[in-house]
Amino acid sequence: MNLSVYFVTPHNPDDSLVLAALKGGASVIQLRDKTASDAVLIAQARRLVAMAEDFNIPLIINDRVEVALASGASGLHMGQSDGDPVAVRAALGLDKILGLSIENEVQLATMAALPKGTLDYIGAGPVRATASKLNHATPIGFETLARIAKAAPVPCVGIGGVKQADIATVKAAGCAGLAIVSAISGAVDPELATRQLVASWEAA
Ligand SMILES: Cc1ncc(COP(=O)(O)OP(=O)(O)O)c(N)n1
Ligand SMILES: Cc1ncsc1CCOP(=O)(O)O
Ligand SMILES: [Mg+2]
Repeated sequence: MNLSVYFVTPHNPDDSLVLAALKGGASVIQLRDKTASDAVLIAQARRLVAMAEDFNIPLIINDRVEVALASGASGLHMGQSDGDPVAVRAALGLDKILGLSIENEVQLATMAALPKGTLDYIGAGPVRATASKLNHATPIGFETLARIAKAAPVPCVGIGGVKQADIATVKAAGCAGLAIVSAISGAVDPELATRQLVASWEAA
């Protein structure tokens, strides 16, 4: 699985924003919307799953297992307060992608003790403070990110305030990629911003 440039949507995203990220070369898309009803999110997820399939890219749902299952999404991203990873894996089935947020090294140790095959990747952060997530945990910085990425039994993406200029640092930290909201969604040209992130990742 290519986690290199992992686009996490802002809330209530236009389909056209996801299309721009796909055209720019994003390797994973996560539909993250805390506000939409399940019904609205399932309808949008179905459209985006079809769109992402045209690019052969996985579309992952944030938080809601039922939405992931009902939409035919490729998987789910869960956080520390989104349930028990073993139970979520059982609900999702073995063929889906499952990612877990890790906010510190204590959580990493707990995660590392899970049965093999429970998780496909972790998202570690926030690396920096960010306005894209309310009440986020204390930022971990790049040194802790590197310790987590190097110790994790599954691939790790860095998330939270990560930008183009951080790509070499994130790659040197041992991450398999970076997960981004605003550096893509807030760009004047999200497709170009994604393309530049992909090019920088490949060059780093
Ligand atoms: C790739 C990735 N990593 C971390 C997160 C954060 O998930 P969580 O801690 O559950 O917070 P919310 O996204 O639900 O606000 C993520 N979404 N994606
Ligand atoms: C969902 C999430 N989880 C930790 S930080 C974050 C938001 C990252 O957004 P941005 O890339 O705009 O800082
Ligand atoms: Mg969550």
